[in-house]
Amino acid sequence: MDSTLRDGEQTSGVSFVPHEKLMVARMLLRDVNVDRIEVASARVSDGEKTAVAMICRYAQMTDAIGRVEVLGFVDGGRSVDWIADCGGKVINLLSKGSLKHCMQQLGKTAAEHILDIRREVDYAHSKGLEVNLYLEDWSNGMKDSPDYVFQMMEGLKDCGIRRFMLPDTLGVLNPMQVMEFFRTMLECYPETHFDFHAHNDYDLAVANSLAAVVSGAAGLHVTVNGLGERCGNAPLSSVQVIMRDQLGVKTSICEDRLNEISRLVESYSGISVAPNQPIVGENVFTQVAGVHADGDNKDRLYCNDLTPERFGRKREYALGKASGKANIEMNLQELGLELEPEQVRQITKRITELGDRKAVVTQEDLPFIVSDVLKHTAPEEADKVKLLGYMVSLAYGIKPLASLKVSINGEEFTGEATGDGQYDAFVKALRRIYRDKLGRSLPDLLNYAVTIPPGGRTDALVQTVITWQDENRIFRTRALDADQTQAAINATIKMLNQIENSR
Ligand SMILES: CC(=O)SCCNC(=O)CCNC(=O)[C@H](O)C(C)(C)COP(=O)(O)OP(=O)(O)OC[C@H]1O[C@@H](n2cnc3c(N)ncnc32)[C@H](O)[C@@H]1OP(=O)(O)O
Repeated sequence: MDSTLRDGEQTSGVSFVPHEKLMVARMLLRDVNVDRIEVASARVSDGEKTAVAMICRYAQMTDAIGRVEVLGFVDGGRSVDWIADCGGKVINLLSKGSLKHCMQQLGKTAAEHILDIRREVDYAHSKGLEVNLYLEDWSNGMKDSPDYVFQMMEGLKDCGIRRFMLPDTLGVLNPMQVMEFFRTMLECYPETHFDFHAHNDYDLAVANSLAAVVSGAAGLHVTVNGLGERCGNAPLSSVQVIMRDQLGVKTSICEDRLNEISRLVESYSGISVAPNQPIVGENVFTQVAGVHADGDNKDRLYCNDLTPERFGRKREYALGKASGKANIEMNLQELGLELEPEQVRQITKRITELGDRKAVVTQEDLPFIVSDVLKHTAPEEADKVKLLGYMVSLAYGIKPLASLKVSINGEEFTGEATGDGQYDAFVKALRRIYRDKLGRSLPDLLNYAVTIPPGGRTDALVQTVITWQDENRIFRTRALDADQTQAAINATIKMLNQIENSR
């Protein structure tokens, strides 16, 4: 049972508007195909009533109304009426599963509470509603007041409740306790359908869900992206893959829609999914280490049963300082490029250099890097102009200064200049070397354009294209780097080599 629209909405800061609730409900029922959804708490607001009515209308039309559930209170029939008004057919009645909650929150004895619940159940049945019962705070009930829990079960087992829903409301259990408590419940009530409702306060919601199923739970409560009160509930996607891969339990879920529903809920809730969240996180199908890429290339040696294709996703091989040749080859193959080993080596070297300087290199950047490395760069030994070292300064209130050392046709020169910006200072120092040491002038700077490669990210690479012109020729060179000035300097050195090569 997916409770994204009820418990998930109890995430701090999350509030779905009615049409969002309808969209999520529709995708959960029709595409992801969860068995049941809990869509709201009764009596909350008029907007919530509109949303529940919209969902019930949709579910009625698609024959799914029995799969739509609404949490209701033991409140003398008010929740039942509210749900029935919306067209709902199932109430998940919230009752107290620990003596503490019963006595201190409701101010009732167990016997009084049981009587109230039985009246509520009868009334719900009279209105044509099916009833499931939450024993709220059941986990603490089993720890502190097990007699109370069994008094409740005894008092309620014969009144037509379809499912008893056992919540670890405060997320305090561990898997061993879940197993012990479930086995105890099932020993006493072997024919009863028990759901387990986990909370993630100790980061054990998924492990506890697994333990519950192993111990005989017939249903689990989950939410998309693990949304829910405080630390949330067990994430639908994680629970699904554990059921299938680890326990061999068959579910109705369409796994290839899990990513889609995760994105939808991420967008509507405004709560981002962690990049390392299993199944649906951005990074979870990305191999970073070069050795892993090599192993996958040879025989999928670093792949497990969680193949991205199951979830409508793709495996990627990250680019950065940990990329090896194999990693880059896989990315080049993806682009349909077949290059010489030496070319792959040069590209690998460039990506490693960029990664070393913390640049985030994306696959979308790759075509630009390939072009950057292969188009302009002659083999290094053939470079007639080499930048041997440089320093550019930037300080408030003082003009930027550039100091550089270059080798031109095998001879070394140094120069310094100030300028209106770092690049301007660099170019002025170069011009000074060419004029004073070689008696030559450099072409005029016609254009200087800095862009982000299409598809790239602002925090990653920038592309600088510089255009120079002498009397009758135009030189245009491009370079890519994480740093804009460095990119411009690289493009300038490429341009100087073009000039030398054309002399
Ligand atoms: C399993 C869970 O996560 S429980 C979450 C249930 N869902 C929600 O709380 C949804 C959001 N809640 C709301 O909008 C409101 O709290 C409402 C509409 C449900 C009730 O609002 P109010 O009438 O203003 O009451 P309030 O919010 O102060 O809730 C406390 C009352 O509920 C009572 N209550 C607590 N649990 C239950 C229960 N299971 N059945 C009936 N009443 C209950 C308390 O005893 C208290 O009553 P009192 O004021 O007579 O002492």
